[in-house]
Amino acid sequence: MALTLQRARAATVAAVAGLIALPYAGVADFYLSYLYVIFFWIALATSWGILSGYSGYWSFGHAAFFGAGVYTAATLAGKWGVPFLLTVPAAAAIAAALALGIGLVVFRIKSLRAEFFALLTLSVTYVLAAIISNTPLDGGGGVYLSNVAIPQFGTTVPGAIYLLGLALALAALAVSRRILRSRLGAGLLAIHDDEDVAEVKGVPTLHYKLIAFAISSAIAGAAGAIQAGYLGYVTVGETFSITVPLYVVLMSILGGARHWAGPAIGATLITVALSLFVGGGHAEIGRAGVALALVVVILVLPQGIVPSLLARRVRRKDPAPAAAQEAHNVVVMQAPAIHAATGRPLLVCRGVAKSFGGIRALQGVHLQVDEGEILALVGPNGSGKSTLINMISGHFSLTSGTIELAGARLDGLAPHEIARRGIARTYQIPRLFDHLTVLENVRLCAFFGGTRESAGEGDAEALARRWLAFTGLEAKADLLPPALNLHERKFVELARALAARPRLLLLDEVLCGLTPTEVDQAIAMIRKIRAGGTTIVFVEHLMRAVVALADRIAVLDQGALLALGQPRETMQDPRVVGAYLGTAHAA
Ligand SMILES: Nc1ncnc2c1ncn2[C@@H]1O[C@H](COP(=O)(O)OP(=O)(O)OP(=O)(O)O)[C@@H](O)[C@H]1O
Repeated sequence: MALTLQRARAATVAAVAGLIALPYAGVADFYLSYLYVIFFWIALATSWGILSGYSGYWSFGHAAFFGAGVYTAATLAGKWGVPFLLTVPAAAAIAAALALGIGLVVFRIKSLRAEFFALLTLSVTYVLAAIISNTPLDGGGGVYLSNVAIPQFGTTVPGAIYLLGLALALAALAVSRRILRSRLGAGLLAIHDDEDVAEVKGVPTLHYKLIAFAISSAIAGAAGAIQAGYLGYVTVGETFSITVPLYVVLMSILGGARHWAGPAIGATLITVALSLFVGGGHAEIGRAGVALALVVVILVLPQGIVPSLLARRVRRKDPAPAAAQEAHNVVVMQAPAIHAATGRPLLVCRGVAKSFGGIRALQGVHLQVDEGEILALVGPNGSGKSTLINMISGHFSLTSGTIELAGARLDGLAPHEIARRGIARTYQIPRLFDHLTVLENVRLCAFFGGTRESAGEGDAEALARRWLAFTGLEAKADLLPPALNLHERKFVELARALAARPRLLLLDEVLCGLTPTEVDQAIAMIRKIRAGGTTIVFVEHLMRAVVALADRIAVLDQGALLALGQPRETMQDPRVVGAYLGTAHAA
């Protein structure tokens, strides 16, 4: 394995050295320019993938950031005489600033996800084009850069442009690869699948989207500056055309937008295919051919070329890693062992209320949960149990009231900040990240959750495997969630919550839909989790489990706290029987 890695590194270094040597080895300018065009599209498509491929926020406004770069170079170098090389970082900075400005407004608005984001970014392109066209930046006639001195690095001008393009393409690939393997990449992939859940699991979604947008746009801006030097004359019409966003999207889909190398492979294939047809004088046929090939690839390899090929390689490998054979006897120690409540308050809800339009889902609930306690939250359907869990985890904001964890206010905090303070939750209907494997789902929560030092990459993987072993899912680590049954999906939810090392674990109907044997397993697990030092609040309809597990139960009815106390006595309270009749017996 180490040898293969070393060989791959040596081959990469040799290939890069060979590419750098080309202009000095007498290769004709024509071929250098041809290769530059490929590098240009690799840089642009890879930069698009950093935001749009990873996080799923498809931008159709890449021409805006590319164009900002083109006109930064055209203005600085073409009009003001700034040295050309300085315009490249300046273009990157201006494009990144533009993206940050747009992102700070757009990313805060939940309704501007998916197709609305695509449309909005597209309209930014046209607004920017109109501004540049109607100001001295262009004025409508285009800008010449023919008088701009391009530094030649000991070769020709096309050779220098080639080297700049190569450097940018390599930088874009290196950045994209680094991001994909970092916490940022893990967070972006989770945002792609379910942004709200990613936030609740501790991913600072706004922050991450802004970083990705800025990096993506900075690379596009730098590509624009180099392209301005390559063209020597730029116009608004050519710069801000639909070609850039359309091509980068097609290239990324073809190669695979969720892999760092995918857009580059797509860019190379499409650029070479188009140039073959243009060279033969059949540009229209070339474009039609590329479109047809794209349709075929989408049908055969919907994830794109690179991820589909990698998935086939993984499938050929042994699915059960040797490290994960520990099974159920895993010791679950998160903190000093606790077998009963300590009497110290951990969670305090005061007058918690939530209204959805006219529906008063919670009406001023007061509730205290002590450290080390297991508290069951019960009540008839629609009584507000899940809403309370959603408020504690920050999924919903409070209409009124306060929530404290260990004396510190939680209300008003973003969900990812609440997760960082030590609260983890499961969902009644599992909400797993469907494009991440079971192991990646759990590892993400180890990365982002928890109050202690964040887990590093190796620690996160080890933690994830440990909790998968605890929940009996070690053999499923490499599967994608849609391949699991309900019981397994629920246990992945549990493993994800545990990997966050929570002080307070919120379980929302984790036993619902399980067979009696699975329920017994789950009860034993929940006892072990408490013994490991975690306080638990669980919503449950199954009275057998409530009585077996809970130290106290809180009964909600129509959004209000109806009763609170020992399980058996409370369930016999006539008010509870009245509110509950039918549901409890059915369970
Ligand atoms: N996002 C929402 N928008 C509008 N109304 C909601 C929303 N979430 C919950 N409600 C309403 O709030 C009330 C409480 O719902 P909640 O899901 O908290 O009940 P529950 O006790 O968890 O029920 P169940 O046992 O069926 O899961 C219900 O009337 C429900 O319709």
